[in-house]
Amino acid sequence: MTLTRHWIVGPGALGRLIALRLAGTAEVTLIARRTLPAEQTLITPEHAALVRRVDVAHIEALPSPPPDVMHLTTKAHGAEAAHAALAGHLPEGVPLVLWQNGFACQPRLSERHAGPALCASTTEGAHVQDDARVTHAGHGHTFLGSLDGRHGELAARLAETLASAGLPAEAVDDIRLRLWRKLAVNAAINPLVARFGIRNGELRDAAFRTRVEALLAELAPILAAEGIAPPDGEGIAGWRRLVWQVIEATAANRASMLQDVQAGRLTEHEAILAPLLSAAEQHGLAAPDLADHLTALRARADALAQPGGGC
Ligand SMILES: NC(=O)C1=CN([C@@H]2O[C@H](COP(=O)(O)OP(=O)(O)OC[C@H]3O[C@@H](n4cnc5c(N)ncnc54)[C@H](OP(=O)(O)O)[C@@H]3O)[C@@H](O)[C@H]2O)C=CC1
Ligand SMILES: CC(C)(CO)C(=O)C(=O)O
Repeated sequence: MTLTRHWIVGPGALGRLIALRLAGTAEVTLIARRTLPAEQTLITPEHAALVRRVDVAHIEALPSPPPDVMHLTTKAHGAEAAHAALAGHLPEGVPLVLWQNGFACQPRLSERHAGPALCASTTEGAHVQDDARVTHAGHGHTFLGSLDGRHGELAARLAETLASAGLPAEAVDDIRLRLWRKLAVNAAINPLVARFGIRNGELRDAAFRTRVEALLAELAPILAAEGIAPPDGEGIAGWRRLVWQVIEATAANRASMLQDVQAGRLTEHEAILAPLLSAAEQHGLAAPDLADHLTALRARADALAQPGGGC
């Protein structure tokens, strides 16, 4: 199994971070839906400028030969359309890596993809500066694995490839658990900071603290019913510890959902909140605050979709 040729579909912040890091050791093609410069710069967390040339291809004019592995790095709501545009052009068996947050497209695409499908859960942080520059804001760690526990050797090889390109990674056999834990943290932080236009650290203020606690009280029983345990401690105490740790560690951050709101983009509310609400319904659990956030973010998404709604 060679992992030399990587296609990276969705050349945004995370896609270009992975592309520019991998381009030092592998053959990388960015698959885009619009023209992008081949010369790309990555500003590293140490403030160095890493300049690399990568091939860029349009999603409707795919190059040959096919890749050894295809990374899907669109937002969660774009993943299925991007996959559908590519799937018919790939030979069977090309491995797919899904880098999305939340837990929405992963089960569906893992089922639909004609080859091994891995999911990635990463704490790397990146944001786009412009079409030729991306900032790697902070080093993180990536977990890779398939939802059905297969393809361990592929996950291990890919983790090695990423790690030797400067993105520490490891293969795991519990990626579903890791995706749900991240989703839980995102659900406790992102809708609140996005709706109130605040940085993560402001959630520590009394007025917001009670809202975080209310979300934790809804999240903990849903996660327990789904068999998702916090990394340390048990039940709500464990989730409380994790969420407040993340809030402390990211106090100065504008969370991804807030950045999306401020930039007039669609947020990843469906991928983060809808799986929780569907689990709540299945287990007969009440989740009024989570439902209220989903309703508000859906209303915003509907308004964005109206003519002139993005202004
Ligand atoms: N950024 C980060 O630090 C992290 C991101 N993630 C997750 O990774 C995913 C990607 O996030 P991020 O990189 O920040 O998002 P961005 O919005 O920066 O990038 C998404 C990219 O996907 C492209 N895209 C969308 N649809 C298609 C399509 N059909 N064909 C080709 N390209 C397409 C967009 O194109 P265009 O430029 O034309 O709009 C854009 O370049 C999200 O699920 C996010 O939650 C997870 C951890 C960290
Ligand atoms: C953990 C958190 C909320 C940090 O900002 C994040 O992952 C995000 O911004 O989406």
